[in-house]
Amino acid sequence: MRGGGGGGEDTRRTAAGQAMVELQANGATATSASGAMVVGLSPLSETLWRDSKAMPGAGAAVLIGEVSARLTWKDLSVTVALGPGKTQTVLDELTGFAEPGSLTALMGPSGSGKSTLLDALAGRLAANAFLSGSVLLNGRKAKLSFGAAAYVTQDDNLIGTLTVRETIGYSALLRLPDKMPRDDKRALVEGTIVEMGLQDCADTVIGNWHLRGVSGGEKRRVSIALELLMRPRLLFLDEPTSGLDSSSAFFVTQTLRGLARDGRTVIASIHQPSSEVFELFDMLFLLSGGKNVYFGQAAQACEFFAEVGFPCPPLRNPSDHFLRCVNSDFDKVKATLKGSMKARIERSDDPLDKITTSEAIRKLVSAYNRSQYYYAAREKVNDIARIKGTVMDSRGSQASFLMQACTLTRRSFINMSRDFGYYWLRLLIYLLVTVCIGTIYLDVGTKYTSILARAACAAFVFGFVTFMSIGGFPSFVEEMKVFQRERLNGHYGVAAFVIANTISALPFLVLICFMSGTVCYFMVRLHPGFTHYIFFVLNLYASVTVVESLMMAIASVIPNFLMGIIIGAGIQVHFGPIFIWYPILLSTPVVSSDNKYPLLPVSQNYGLVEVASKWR
Ligand SMILES: Nc1ncnc2c1ncn2[C@@H]1O[C@H](COP(=O)(O)OP(=O)(O)OP(=O)(O)O)[C@@H](O)[C@H]1O
Repeated sequence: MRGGGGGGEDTRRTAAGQAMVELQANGATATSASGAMVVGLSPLSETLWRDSKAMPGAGAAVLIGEVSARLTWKDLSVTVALGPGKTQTVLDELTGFAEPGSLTALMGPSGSGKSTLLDALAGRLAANAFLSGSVLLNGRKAKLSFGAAAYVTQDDNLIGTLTVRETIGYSALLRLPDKMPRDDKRALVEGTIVEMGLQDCADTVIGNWHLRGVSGGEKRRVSIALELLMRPRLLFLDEPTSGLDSSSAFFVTQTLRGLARDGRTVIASIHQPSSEVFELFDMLFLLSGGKNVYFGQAAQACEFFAEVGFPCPPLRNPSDHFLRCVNSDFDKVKATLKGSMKARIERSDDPLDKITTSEAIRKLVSAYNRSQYYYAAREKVNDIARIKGTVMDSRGSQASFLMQACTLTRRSFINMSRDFGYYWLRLLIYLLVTVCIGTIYLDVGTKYTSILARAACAAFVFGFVTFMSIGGFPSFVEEMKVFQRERLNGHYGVAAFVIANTISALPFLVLICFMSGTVCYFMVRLHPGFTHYIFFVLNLYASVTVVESLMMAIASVIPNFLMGIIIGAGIQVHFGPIFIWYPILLSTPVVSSDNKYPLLPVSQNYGLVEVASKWR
């Protein structure tokens, strides 16, 4: 029996009873308190199920009723502001629902509004987009932002140097309550790895530019696993199969179907599924130009298209056929055809070749708005909306601020130490540069004539070392992408990230400044004395920290390698004279050790400016 979501089901049941029946409808493996069977549960979910059953007074039906998520949207429209007085209607009066136990696929050609619909349902619309109509979760106005529902974005923004197990483990520490025992957290992580079929690659790194890591399909599953950790009942996925080969796409979709069968509500936008993948969908929401072409059981879509006069030809993938019918770009393709190709189309029996795709879309939209599928969907939406279910409050991070900051510091430190391009490469280059500068100004001396040489040496050292901080920008950008994804999903806030990043970078910056500063200091033989040496190195450290912070700030505003580096370099050129060169000029130790120039006391750190003015 097909899970959840069917249009003609009995809708007059209590919330608990309904949930019970739905899970039974999905086939059963675990036995409920009332003796009913619940199907398709993963080993971990079975354990959770049994644990929950063991809770005093928590009957199975009550439990399922409590955690289910029923999402409905009615007459939902989204309009975006494109400029002064210019707007575009991206979604036009859409109505639909998603129920526990069902996998709903949002399909449509590129630009049809799939991502916008997903964002509207998940409460993540852009600032220039305006929503009208209603979105209800368990019969109440939905407040889905920050963690009540999980949202898996199209891009896998993961830390490439961590293994799959570490990635999921750190995510667990960042979000699970502090008081939860470590063993339980570990069990949850291992359970999630098993649930997502990641056991074989659990100890493989995700991969980055210099580390060969897991495959694209495995990366997708890691992204999904991260959102599954908190056991969300509602899961949104934006094109989870894009860029995957057919077998990986099938495996990912099968995993999603398994999650749905576990009593979750899963909604995914999918671009061009294979026929095997299409068969895994329970419900299909087909869009074209922001309009609803079909919403109902995926298995009945062929019937609807045949009724309207566009039957799916034998041996053709149904999803290819639907997308061929609703993609108006085919009109442009037809217009460019010439010669034999054009003649072949004119001779064809395919009803789609007799009319333009725009006409076909108009026909399909108007047929759908008069169809039984449309009325059944509206009736179902009204029925679901009448049942006021559980309020699903935010299930963002439950870890304390301290735990988040400590975990982020550890994670960031491990990433920095494993990523050769983050600091190690820079350390090598810094050493090379300071050795070069050291050989140019080797034992520069303390005569009056060496004042300018010392100034030039300081300028080189500080200039190169600070400017080279730009080299870490690509790694900052990668880390920033992970931060943005995690922040948007409610894992932690800005303060924890900034503190963690500052602390984890500190040892590397100190190491870089001490090593390159020491090489330069002793080769050039700057003013002797431990305090002068420390002063020189700390000065270098302060300058590098300022530029590192600047590059971090730029990465947060402009997350693009080229633009960020150009802007960072541009700012440094103007910013340098004020914040870097001036302090250097005021603090570079320049002395005359033979005390030849009485205005230069040996014991003090005179700055060049002061020295020059006094000497004059
Ligand atoms: N915030 C916005 N500002 C301006 N235009 C927008 C905005 N959001 C969506 N649009 C426009 O709405 C249309 C639908 O976009 P959307 O990303 O939802 O399509 P899609 O079906 O997901 O496409 P794809 O499959 O290519 O990702 C596009 O023409 C897009 O340019």
